Amino acid sequence: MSEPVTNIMDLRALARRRVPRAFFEYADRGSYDESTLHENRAALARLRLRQRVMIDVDNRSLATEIVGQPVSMPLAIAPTGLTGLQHGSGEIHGARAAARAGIPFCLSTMSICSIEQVRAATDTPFWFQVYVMRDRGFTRELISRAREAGCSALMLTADLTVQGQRHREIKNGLAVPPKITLRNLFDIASKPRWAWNVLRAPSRSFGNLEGRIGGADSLTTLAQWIANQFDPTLSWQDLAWIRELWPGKLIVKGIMDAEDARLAAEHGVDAIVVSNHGGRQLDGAPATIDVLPQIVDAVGGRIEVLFDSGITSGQDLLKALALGARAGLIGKAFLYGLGAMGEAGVTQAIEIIRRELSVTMALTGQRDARCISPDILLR
Ligand SMILES: Cc1cc2nc3c(=O)[nH]c(=O)nc-3n(C[C@H](O)[C@H](O)[C@H](O)COP(=O)(O)O)c2cc1C
Ligand SMILES: CCCCC(=O)C(=O)O
Repeated sequence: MSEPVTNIMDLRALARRRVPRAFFEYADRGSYDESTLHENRAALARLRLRQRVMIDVDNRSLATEIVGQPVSMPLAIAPTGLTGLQHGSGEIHGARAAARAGIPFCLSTMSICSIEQVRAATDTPFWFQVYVMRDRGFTRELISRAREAGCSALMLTADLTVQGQRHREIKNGLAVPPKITLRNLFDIASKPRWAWNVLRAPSRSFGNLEGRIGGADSLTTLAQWIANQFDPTLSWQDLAWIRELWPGKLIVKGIMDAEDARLAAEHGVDAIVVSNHGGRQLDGAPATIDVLPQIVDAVGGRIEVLFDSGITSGQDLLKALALGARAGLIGKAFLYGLGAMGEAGVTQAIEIIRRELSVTMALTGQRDARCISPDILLR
């Protein structure tokens, strides 16, 4: 019998065995030399926690609010593309597991299950992440579909108007629409459980992009497709237009600089996500945890600061809270759970982080996740 799963890296090991290599590596790897991918985790690991004792920590509360929405803990599921290819119906499983756990799920523009399919399969509002396309009419359409589906926040991703090169993506021949090549045929044949779940799913291609991805005769690499479709002219001036289309909660994701954080606050967004896209975009960018304090300082409480890139444990999450984040998002940790065990794996990933956060709060003498200060870190 194999050992029980006790942490996120166990889920990663299982996912690696169960998901075809091209899709596992799409999730797992970073851009260029992957220096930022590694630094995200290394910088979190370097921070030391202050052990405190003789404090009553019997009743601990993890509950808080993110953009005004009550959550059971300061965590959300980050938007991820191709999620339905880590596990069939992956977006639906992710949304359901998050809802059950009392945390937000964010659906990506580049999801396999469409906004409408996820809406039909769930009863808790989810967030929608939008990529601004060159075709602004289509972008408007995406946002109005999210409104129609009752999405409770819109997340505008700012750090991928041009894709950072990912070597594994090219070497694995990842294409739009996703396809089976000779290279991954044997791999897929050896993963019948994965294939069965994908075949049963309501969608096997980018569900939100019907009519925009061409047929099998117009295959293109992911990077080429993005270059053709995503709008590299995106600027702060476009925010007023997006605000008009979306009067609800608006989050801008991909902020790594204090000046950009200030600009976001001035442009009337409700929150930002300090993120380097999980080390998938600008390689050479610092770890997100290293820029978090200056960004929190720059916005001075005007807007909420969320955090992602590198969280693989409750300890990581606690460190981000200590440095001023309202909550953290998980991309890879979520996908490892999904790839390992579908919906149950997502639940397990969330509960692993919840337990670690709760225990680490106790051991640092903390009772309330809303009141974690830099005091818990050793300087
Ligand atoms: C496989 C994968 C796909 C992603 N796709 C998107 C996406 O479609 N939109 C987006 O805004 N961010 C996307 N991201 C970035 C995540 O939202 C998040 O910023 C990142 O995963 C956080 O780092 P972590 O993976 O270390 O948790 C993706 C990340 C991964 C790993
Ligand atoms: C699938 C297109 C891009 C999704 C994304 O943001 C990522 O891969 O990081």
